[in-house]
Amino acid sequence: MSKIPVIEIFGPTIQGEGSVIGVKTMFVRTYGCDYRCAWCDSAFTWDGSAKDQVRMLEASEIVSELAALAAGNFEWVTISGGNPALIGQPIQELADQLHQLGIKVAVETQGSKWQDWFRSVDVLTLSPKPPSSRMHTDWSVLDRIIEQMPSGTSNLKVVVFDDEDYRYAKTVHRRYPDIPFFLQAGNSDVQEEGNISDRLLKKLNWLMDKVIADPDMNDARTLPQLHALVWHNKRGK
Ligand SMILES: C[S@@+](CC[C@H](N)C(=O)[O-])C[C@H]1O[C@@H](n2cnc3c(N)ncnc32)[C@H](O)[C@@H]1O
Ligand SMILES: Nc1nc2[nH]cc(C(=O)O)c2c(=O)[nH]1
Ligand code: SF4
Ligand SMILES: [Mg+2]
Repeated sequence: MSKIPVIEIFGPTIQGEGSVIGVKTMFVRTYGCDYRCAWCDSAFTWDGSAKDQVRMLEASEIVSELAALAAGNFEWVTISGGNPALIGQPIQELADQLHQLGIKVAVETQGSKWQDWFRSVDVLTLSPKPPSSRMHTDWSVLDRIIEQMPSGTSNLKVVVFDDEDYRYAKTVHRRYPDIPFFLQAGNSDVQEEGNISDRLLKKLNWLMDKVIADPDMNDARTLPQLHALVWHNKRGK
């Protein structure tokens, strides 16, 4: 049976982002990413700095670990990374086992790769990357993912740091007008220690002012990273 490279399993915490914001969830974070975003808040999933913490786990071992952490105290598991879309069949097994237990599955990915198991998750968050990340969007891949997903299961979330990112966000929303669209204020210093709420709220305020003035964003939702407002740059929250 093939295994999943896992860098951390934590929770329960509160989903801090996007369409499931505010919901209690466990997190399973996979190791490895095909991107290298300039401002990645989870660079330990790909930069080698935490390589010694990676464990190769079978789906059933992950389910046991989630139960050991919090059996009975969660209904959602969020699979994030890194890019969980780098992994195939073992994540299908994980989603199937969680569903058998009545647990819902949300996934975070940047939309750079398709996996057949996407079709079995409850919420697929696609987060294509704006210019400030220095990554490039393969629109044909993103088109195909959005076409292939069952209706009502995917949403788009674009992180915005500056005006150029905001223009990119508009391009994404215009291309997929029927997919729920979320704007997320960027955290420009993911190393800073201590209380970063004021800095994050300033960026959110800037972003909200743009949305309020912009008729193209009448159906968009503008959000902070709620967990970063509450827990700052703490890992495992
Ligand atoms: C760490 S990524 C992991 C999943 C996947 N690789 C992705 O990017 O969607 C999870 C989410 O955090 C967002 N994110 C990463 N760094 C951020 C930052 N500095 N400020 C705001 N959001 C950030 C990403 O855009 C993505 O939506
Ligand atoms: N609380 C909390 N919510 C999150 N939503 C997406 C996250 C991620 O890193 O993928 C994340 C995270 O790391 N923590
Ligand atoms: S795609 Fe996600 S995990 Fe990968 S570098 Fe970008 S933000 Fe980080
Ligand atoms: Mg995070």
